[in-house]
Amino acid sequence: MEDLGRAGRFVQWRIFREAERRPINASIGAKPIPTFSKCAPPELIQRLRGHHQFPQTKTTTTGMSGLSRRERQNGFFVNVRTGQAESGKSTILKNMQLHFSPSVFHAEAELWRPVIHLNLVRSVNFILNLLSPRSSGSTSPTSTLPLDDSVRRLIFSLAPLKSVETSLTQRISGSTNTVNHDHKSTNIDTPYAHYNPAKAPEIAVRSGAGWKGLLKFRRQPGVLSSPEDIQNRRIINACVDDIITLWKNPIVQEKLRQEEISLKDQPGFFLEDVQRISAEEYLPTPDDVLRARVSTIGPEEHRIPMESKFIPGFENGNGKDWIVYDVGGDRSQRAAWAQFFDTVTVIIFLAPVSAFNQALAEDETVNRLADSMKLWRMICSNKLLASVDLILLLNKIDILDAQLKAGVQFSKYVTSYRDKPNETEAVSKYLLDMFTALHKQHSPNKRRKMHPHLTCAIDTKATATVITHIQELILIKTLSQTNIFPSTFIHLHGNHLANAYVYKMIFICVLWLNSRCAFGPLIQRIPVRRPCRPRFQYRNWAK
Ligand SMILES: Nc1nc2c(ncn2[C@@H]2O[C@H](COP(=O)(O)OP(=O)(O)OP(=O)(O)O)[C@@H](O)[C@H]2O)c(=O)[nH]1
Ligand SMILES: [Mg+2]
Repeated sequence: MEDLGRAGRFVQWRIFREAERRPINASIGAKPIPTFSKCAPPELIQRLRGHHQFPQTKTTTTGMSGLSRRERQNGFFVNVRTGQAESGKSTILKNMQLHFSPSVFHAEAELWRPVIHLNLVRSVNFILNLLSPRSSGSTSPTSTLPLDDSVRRLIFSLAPLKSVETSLTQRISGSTNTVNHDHKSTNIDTPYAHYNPAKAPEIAVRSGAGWKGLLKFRRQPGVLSSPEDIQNRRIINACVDDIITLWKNPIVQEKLRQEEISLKDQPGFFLEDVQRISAEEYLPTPDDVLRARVSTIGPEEHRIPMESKFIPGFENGNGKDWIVYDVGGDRSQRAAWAQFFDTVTVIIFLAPVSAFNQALAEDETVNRLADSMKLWRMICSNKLLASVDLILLLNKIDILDAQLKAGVQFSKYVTSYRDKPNETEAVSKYLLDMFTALHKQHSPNKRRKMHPHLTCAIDTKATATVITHIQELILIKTLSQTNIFPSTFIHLHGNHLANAYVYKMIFICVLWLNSRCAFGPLIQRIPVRRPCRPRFQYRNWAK
């Protein structure tokens, strides 16, 4: 029993076992088939499922887009970000907000404070739960480390953080159901089985403006923090020293090591910033906002007004908006992507390259990287998207780099990689080749180009360059639809970053025309040429 348990724990979070590998010949090129190690036996996974359930903290989905199809089309820049859960879609959206609407971004930074505090408190409660003698779900024989008095004292003194978590969850999600369930799953009295044993639980709330609107709505006019906020911050503030002591405690570190849990690498990790983020006058920095984790539920539309300095000719603030749809990447959410496919200008697809050694939260038998490739193939082969430009962001390159440097062997999980160098450059090139080949092979429109980038979405500077490229690309696309410039001209100059200057000149020219044109906004009057096509069928995806 004990052995099976240990093996099971290993399999659930590192599901690809050396012993069960089944290498298949694969090659990059006409028919890319990356091969992944074979997964754990189903009965073992079934058994594990019983032990380690993911906390279900999701609230109801947001309502659908308030804009009509025509309104969506009339928006200047329309794009959808797709990709697996936790691939960084919302983080790219935050980068876009920071890039195009910095004043809005900074004004909203304060709203992220409860989320950051919740991320912190959840990490602490996760550790406390792990230390709890009643955390019976742990099957590791080494998991019963004796706790000394200092740890027992910490468990006792940090207990009020449970109620802070409940209160913050309620404030952000606005759902009592979520709170009840969540409260159950994070309660130290409940069995360890409610936890994903390798991960601090996350909160899933209405994406973007949904929860922000709720927080704004609940605040008294003119008052920066609600009484609950103040109370929560006081409790966190009073616990700062104990949180730091807990995190540095050797027993805690040993316990995490034994359980193979790396909290540091998980989204929403703020345990090393406790002092700073719990200060009375703390205002989240852009970096903090980018690192904060809220999982997205349901597609949500975001209008990002381009601030005037980015748009020559619109200094008075009449600039066009970017309309971005942030979608949930969880499997259950993917069906909702399809409704946007017939109106978008570009699709930004995010693939988390660091996930090569992880399994899907929804299905522990599926490798996350393999799932990303499958999703990419589906997006590429979708006929509705035949004329939609695809931007591929191979994201989390920093985590990939750290993993490879720490000695994790890429070829152990992607067996077709064989004995190529275990280095970031070689691995990322391999992955890029894989994604490119999939696009080439499955695209219904052979002339369509994809635009790949290696990204680290929490690096604002590097991401700004990518966003600028996306902006130029969309502009070219918009221009080619308007017939202002001969399409050969656009094609000649499109897709060459070196010609950014040319794009900018066109951009200025069109915006000037748009603002001066006596017949009203030029771009809005141009009918969209893409014919209306039948809705995307999700069922086809399962094939
Ligand atoms: N280190 C690192 N962290 C990243 C990167 N991109 C995103 N993250 C973090 O990963 C976490 C998940 O990112 P999100 O943007 O919420 O992921 P998502 O794709 O929107 O996920 P869902 O909403 O669940 O579909 C966040 O805490 C981000 O800060 C990256 O390139 N490097
Ligand atoms: Mg998201």
